[in-house]
Amino acid sequence: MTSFAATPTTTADAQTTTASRTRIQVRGLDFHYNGFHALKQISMDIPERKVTAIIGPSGCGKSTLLRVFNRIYAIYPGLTASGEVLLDGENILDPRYSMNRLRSKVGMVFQKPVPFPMTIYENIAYGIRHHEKLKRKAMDERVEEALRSAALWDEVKDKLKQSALGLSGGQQQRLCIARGIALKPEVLLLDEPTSALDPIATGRIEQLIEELKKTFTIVIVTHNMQQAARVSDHTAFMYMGELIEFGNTEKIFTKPDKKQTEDYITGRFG
Ligand SMILES: Nc1ncnc2c1ncn2[C@@H]1O[C@H](COP(=O)(O)OP(=O)(O)OP(=O)(O)O)[C@@H](O)[C@H]1O
Repeated sequence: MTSFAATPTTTADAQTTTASRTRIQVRGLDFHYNGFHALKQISMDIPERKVTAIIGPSGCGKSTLLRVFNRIYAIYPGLTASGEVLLDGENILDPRYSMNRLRSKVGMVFQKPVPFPMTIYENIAYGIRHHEKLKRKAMDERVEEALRSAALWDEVKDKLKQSALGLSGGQQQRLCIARGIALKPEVLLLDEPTSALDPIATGRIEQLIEELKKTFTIVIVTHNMQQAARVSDHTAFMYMGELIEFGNTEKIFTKPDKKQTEDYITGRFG
């Protein structure tokens, strides 16, 4: 299978989505886990202030790709990425690109909400302090802004000094999203953010994603194809480490170009 750089700006795409600037350019990306070739020559353009979903069967490399976007692999020995992932034209895979800078530009939310064992307020303030020195009032405002953006403020405003571990699973996940957006990143990576949540909490996160894409570029990995169809503007279908097809979500789900994509979305394999 030949990999390709897919920019969703064809005439058909333009009918359903307004053209958008590219936020992340992936070029010839390869990734190895101690010799295992997990991502093969991936090239794609991720549009700004849109939701891009990554779908595909278990083990195809979805999470690996997402993790490359914030270089999280670099903390483990034996994991190597080559090629380019350009953010504002700079290759974030280059070890000279500072981790601190990358963390402030690219936020990540994981499958299982993992609040820090501290107060709700401190969960948000902790990360901000790493990057900025804010006075008390400015910090209060930033914490409130992040919690409001994550649609959690009304539920927690009277218990900011209580432990975050006392929140429900759905609230904890919104807290983790608040923590991610408190640093005002440009890109928000969501790795199956609702797989541990009930349908009501899932619905709230999906609504939230719709709201957040006005400000952030969002990339979401999901197993749930209905979710990908509901929340994303563009969809990348991966199979065995390759990007098979990338394009407008409506097109991918109704008239994909590749048979493998069609087989997957119609449930014939995976
Ligand atoms: N730490 C690791 N060491 C070695 N191989 C790994 C490691 N993590 C993932 N892999 C392998 O890399 C491939 C891609 O894994 P990845 O987790 O990215 O897939 P995925 O599409 O996100 O799967 P799932 O949907 O099951 O979460 C798989 O074959 C997996 O076994």
